[in-house]
This record gives sequence, structure tokens and C-alpha cells, in this order.
Amino acid sequence: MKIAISNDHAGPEYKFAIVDYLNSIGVEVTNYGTDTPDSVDYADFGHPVATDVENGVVDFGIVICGSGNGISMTVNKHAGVRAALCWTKEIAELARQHNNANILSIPARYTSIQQAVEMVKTFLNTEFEGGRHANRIAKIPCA
Ligand SMILES: O=C(CO)[C@H](O)[C@H](O)[C@H](O)COP(=O)(O)O
Repeated sequence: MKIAISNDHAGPEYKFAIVDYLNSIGVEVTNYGTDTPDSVDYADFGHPVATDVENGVVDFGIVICGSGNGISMTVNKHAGVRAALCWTKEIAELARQHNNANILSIPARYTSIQQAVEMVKTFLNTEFEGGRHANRIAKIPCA
């Protein structure tokens, strides 16, 4: 499995913990995020992840900013991207089961690192249910 990950200045520590976890399970990770707390603009860091998902270069993306909103708005402008802002593992599970989300967006300032890693685990281990949910996704433009 291949995953692209990125973050703004709110998320380096979250990203490091998630990359450690992904490496521990043998996932190939591309890091497009900033590795320091110096202020940056989340859009600059979200687009490369969305481009990789859009082009099928990776299986999934993970994006992180303070609230998770700015970077998920950014990636959701790309064709074929379905990014879900998640704050519990239950929401992350539903994002895969019902929405077939291909990017997980994490709000670093409103969740713990431990919860963020749990959300990643759940997201990667949950399948899309298809059926009625596929019909609904088909009605999202460019999804
Ligand atoms: O949460 C964010 C965007 O939705 C970003 O992480 C920004 O950091 C947030 O807008 C706060 O900005 P600041 O420059 O870190 O105060």
C-alpha cells in the first residue's frame, strides 16, 4: 500500500507519529508536509497529496491542519478526491464504509496524537460498503 501524507505547521508531531505507525506496518509513505512549526499556508501542502490520489499514484492520502478544514477544502477541489474530516475513529470508519473516502483529514488542534493514529488504523482497515452508498457518491460532482 502507498500513502501520501501532508500537514501545515499545526501538524508535524501528528504526522511523525502517523508515519512511524505506517512504517511499522510496511506502508510506503510520501511526506509532502512541513516538518517544522514555522507558519505556512495549508493549501500549498494539501495539493500534492490530492494530485497523487487523483492520478492513482497512491492508494490513500492523509492531510493534517489545525482544524482539518482548510486542508480538506483544498484537497476536495481535485477530481476523484473524497476527503473526510474526522475527529473520532467511528467517524473515520463511516467515512470509509459510507463515503468511500480516499483522504483522511485530521484536526491536529482538536484531537490527540493517539486518537489520530487510531483514526488512521480504522480508516485503512475499513472497506467501502457499496450498494446505496455508491449511488449517492455518484451524485457528487467529480467524485
Ligand atoms: O486549521 C487551519 C486551517 O483550517 C490551519 O491549520 C491554520 O493554522 C489555522 O487557520 C490557524 O492559523 P494560524 O496561522 O496557525 O493561527
